[in-house]
Amino acid sequence: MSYAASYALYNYYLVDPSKGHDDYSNLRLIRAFEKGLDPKSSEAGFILTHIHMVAQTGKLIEGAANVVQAVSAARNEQNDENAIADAKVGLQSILQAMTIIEANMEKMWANSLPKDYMTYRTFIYGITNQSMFPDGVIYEGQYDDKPQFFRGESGANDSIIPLLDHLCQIPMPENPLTKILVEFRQYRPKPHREFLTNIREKAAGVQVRDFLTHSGDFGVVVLYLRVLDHVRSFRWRHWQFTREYIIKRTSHPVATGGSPIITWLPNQLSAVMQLMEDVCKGSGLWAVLAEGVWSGGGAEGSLTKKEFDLIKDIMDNAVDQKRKLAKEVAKYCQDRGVDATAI
Ligand code: HEM
Ligand SMILES: N[C@@H](CC(=O)c1ccccc1NC=O)C(=O)O
Repeated sequence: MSYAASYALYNYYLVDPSKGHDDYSNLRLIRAFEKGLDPKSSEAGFILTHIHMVAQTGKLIEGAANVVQAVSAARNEQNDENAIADAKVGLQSILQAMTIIEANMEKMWANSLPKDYMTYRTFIYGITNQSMFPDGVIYEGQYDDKPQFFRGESGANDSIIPLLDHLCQIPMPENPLTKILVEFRQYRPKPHREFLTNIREKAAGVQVRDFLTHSGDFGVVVLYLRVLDHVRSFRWRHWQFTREYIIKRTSHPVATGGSPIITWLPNQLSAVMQLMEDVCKGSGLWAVLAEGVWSGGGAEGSLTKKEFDLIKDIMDNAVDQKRKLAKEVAKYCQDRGVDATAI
């Protein structure tokens, strides 16, 4: 079963098409396992919250494409003086979109109760890495009757966060956990795959991260860090979901998509927080923050007092959260006898 084509993204209709997707109460589910056709049920709420978020991705896509275009123009020396301004406009679009997407995400708690999750979750497990399917599953008459090991239904097939991972060039650690992230790519619909590949290759080709963090303009570094902070807060909220909806309610060690429940999500979350620290240090912002007071311009000219205060809060929080996360995961690993990077 696929996240996009069957259970989540194409599994809804609008009560009044003229009202669009902004109003959550205008969304209804088509297919469900449990009581999902009741729009107030937790299963409907679980899926419709995803829809309500993904419906707001227009500006995210526009912003990502604009950032890539601005940096490409700068690298080709066609449009150098406008490149920073254009990249800033793109980053602002991303920030606007992510603010709405995360606000909609936060409504998950009310739309879908944690206590109900295990009932319909039963039906969305995959075959990869699952103790109940040690030998895979044979689909009679298909695949030469050889056992298959498909991954299960998972938000890991969604494209919001991978798009930002690619655009921002967030480096993931080289370990078996990161391999799972790459494997999930093949479960997306072709247009999603092609778009993500395009952004990933172009961002790497023109070195978006290097441009945004070493242009000499602190304003653009601040915007880049604010985008990273959205990736962090998305993954952090998401980790809270995983704790409350899953970890507290089952000791089964593997998520529906086949990833280890305690260690996989923190692998990516801590990579984002690590990059935030590295960028802040590498760009020279860290040293400005370390002085403790905004000195009012100087070499870092474009940094305003407002930006200084904002980035200080963002970085204090990221550093603190990274430490807390590492402690929390170490404790879970100890309690459950899990090896931190094994799959
Ligand atoms: C109660 C709500 C949610 C729970 C309990 C939850 C749980 C999980 C779990 C356990 C995984 C691990 C992957 C696997 O092996 O299956 C995962 C991955 C993921 N989920 Fe969710 N999820 C929730 C909501 C969402 C929403 C609303 C989105 C956004 C559209 C989302 C996007 C993702 C992404 C992007 C990943 C990949 C993780 C990464 O790149 O770090 N999830 N989710
Ligand atoms: N991996 C999650 C389920 C999950 O991710 C998911 C399943 C169906 C539709 C959307 C999902 N999104 C959340 O990441 C789990 O293990 O419960």
